[in-house]
Amino acid sequence: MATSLKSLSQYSDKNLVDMSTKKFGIVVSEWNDEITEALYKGALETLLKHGVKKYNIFRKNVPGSFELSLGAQWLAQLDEIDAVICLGCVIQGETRHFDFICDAVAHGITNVSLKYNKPVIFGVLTPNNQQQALDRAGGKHGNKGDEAAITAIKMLGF
Ligand SMILES: Nc1c(NC[C@H](O)[C@H](O)[C@H](O)CO)[nH]c(=O)[nH]c1=O
Ligand SMILES: CC(=O)[C@@H](O)COP(=O)(O)O
Repeated sequence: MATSLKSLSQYSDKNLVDMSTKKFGIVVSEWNDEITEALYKGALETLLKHGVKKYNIFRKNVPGSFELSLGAQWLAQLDEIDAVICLGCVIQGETRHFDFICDAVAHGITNVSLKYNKPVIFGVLTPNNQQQALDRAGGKHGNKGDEAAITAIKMLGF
C-alpha cells in the first residue's frame, strides 16, 4: 500500500512486550539532516512512549545513508544491544547515484540484521524530492521514524 494511503505513524500497539530493559542503537545519517533529525525525534518519542528507558538508547551519527550499514554493524555486534534503528533520507538527484545508495543501504542493513540475528530496521526515506521527504518525516503522511521504532519494538516481542 502506498504511503499516501496509510500514515507511517498509525500502528497497532496491542500485545507489545515489556521494553524497560531493552537497549536500542539508533544510527542517523547527517545528509538531509532537517529530515533525519525529524525522523530521529519520531523514533525517540515512540521508543520512550512504549517504555524504553532513555539511558538504554544509544545514538551514533554517520555521514550519509551509505554508511548506515557499517554504523549499524558497529552497534549490532555489541552483545548488550537488542535492536538497531537506521535513519536516513536519500533524495533523487540528476544521476543514478540515488539508485546505488538505496540499493547498497537496503542490502547492507539486511545483511547486518541476518549476520547478528537482531532487528536492524530500515528507517530510510527514498523520496523523489524534498517535499515527499517532509511529508514522511512528521508531515501529512506521518513519520518514518515512528514506523521504524515500533517495528523494532514489535520484532523484539516476536
Ligand atoms: N545524496 C545523498 C547521500 N549521499 C552520500 C552517501 O550516502 C555517502 O555518504 C557518500 O557516497 C560517501 O560514501 N546520502 C544520503 O544519505 N542522502 C542523499 O540524498
Ligand atoms: C542521492 C544522491 O547522491 C544525490 O543527491 C546525488 O545527486 P546527483 O545524482 O544529482 O549527483
